[in-house]
Amino acid sequence: MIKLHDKYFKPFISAKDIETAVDKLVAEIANDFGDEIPVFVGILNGSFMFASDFVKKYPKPCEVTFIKLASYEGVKSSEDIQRLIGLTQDLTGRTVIILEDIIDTGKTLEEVHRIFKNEKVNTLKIATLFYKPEAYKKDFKLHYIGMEIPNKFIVGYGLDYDNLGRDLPEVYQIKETQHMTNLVLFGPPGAGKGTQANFLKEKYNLVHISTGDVFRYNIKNETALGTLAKSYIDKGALVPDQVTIDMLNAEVEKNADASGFLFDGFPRTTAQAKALDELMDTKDSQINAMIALEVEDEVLVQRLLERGKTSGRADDADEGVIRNRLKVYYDETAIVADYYTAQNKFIAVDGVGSIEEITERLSTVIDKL
Ligand SMILES: Nc1ncnc2c1ncn2[C@@H]1O[C@H](COP(=O)(O)OP(=O)(O)OP(=O)(O)O)[C@@H](O)[C@H]1O
Ligand SMILES: Nc1ncnc2c1ncn2[C@@H]1O[C@H](COP(=O)(O)O)[C@@H](O)[C@H]1O
Repeated sequence: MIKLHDKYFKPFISAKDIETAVDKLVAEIANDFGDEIPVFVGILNGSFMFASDFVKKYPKPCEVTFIKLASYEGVKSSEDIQRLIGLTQDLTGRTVIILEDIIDTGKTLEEVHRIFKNEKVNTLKIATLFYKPEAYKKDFKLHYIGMEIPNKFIVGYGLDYDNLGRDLPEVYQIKETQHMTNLVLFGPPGAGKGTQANFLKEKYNLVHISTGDVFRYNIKNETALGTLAKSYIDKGALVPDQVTIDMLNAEVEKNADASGFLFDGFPRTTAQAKALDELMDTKDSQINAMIALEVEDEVLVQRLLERGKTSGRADDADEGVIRNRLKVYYDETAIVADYYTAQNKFIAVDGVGSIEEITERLSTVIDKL
């Protein structure tokens, strides 16, 4: 996901797929024009990257020139096409191939035809890298099409949103669903995840989902899920992945209008992390960061024993179970940090200090995301 000005865009067409489309156009055009020397006319600004890649790949001699037209204002195609730079050379008798980055409504193409109406060119052909059939409202023939795309606003590979995004080597599509901020609060049992989540959920308007709390709610209400989970929780072991993933998915679905989630106690395995990515994908969203609270073991044990005096949690009452929970964390859960590190999303925060100090440290991190 990328942000340009106020809008978010998601990956849509990879650099490799773009290259395949350019290769296809090059092959078709080179095949049709044999040894003729065509004049390729790129339509600036959008076509600069396409025209450059195209002529570098064109296997025979050719000429290249540009005209500059402007049509887009923000994300809407304007009625008014401005001719900023017209033709600067005589193309009488020449074979001219227009290189357009994208054809959507066809208004720019109409202006191109207006420009060439009085030029006595031998042949005028239109080649476009991207074409939006649902948006096209004109009858001009499109002779060469690299790729048909749905009627979505796109940026990258020469195309911009208010001047940003032209430099991107791949194409992104505008994200129409609400943008969410989704955070994973990570760390061993007793690191302070639940304590901090209570402040952060208010401050950042996030829905807090603690899988431990959901299990305890089910245990209290004697549901089938609760009975199953209790047998693992009482020993300090992890509840099986599929049970936990299904429960987490259901909790997320209950909050369809959330502007973001604060996950606490989930994911605890790489399988859960992958399932969470898949879930976020279905929401056109992603995990923005995993923020890990770091606290040494003996402090954790003391905190949990202290909590056990009032929490009523069986897994806090016994030091052996607490130590087993820590062992399970290091053996099975700590590795999840690698999953997020590989995505450049892992951030460690010192979890020792006053509760307010730690909220401040976390806020500093979140504010920078
Ligand atoms: N910064 C802190 N300093 C001292 N004690 C703290 C701090 N933060 C939380 N605690 C206490 O430590 C205990 C564990 O905190 P908390 O319940 O937030 O941890 P957790 O990471 O959610 O644990 P678990 O994963 O076991 O649910 C609580 O009793 C809490 O009051
Ligand atoms: N994500 C989880 N995967 C497996 N088991 C889990 C998960 N989250 C919680 N559990 C079980 O519940 C207890 C308590 O969780 P806390 O986050 O410490 O409240 C945990 O020991 C697991 O048995």
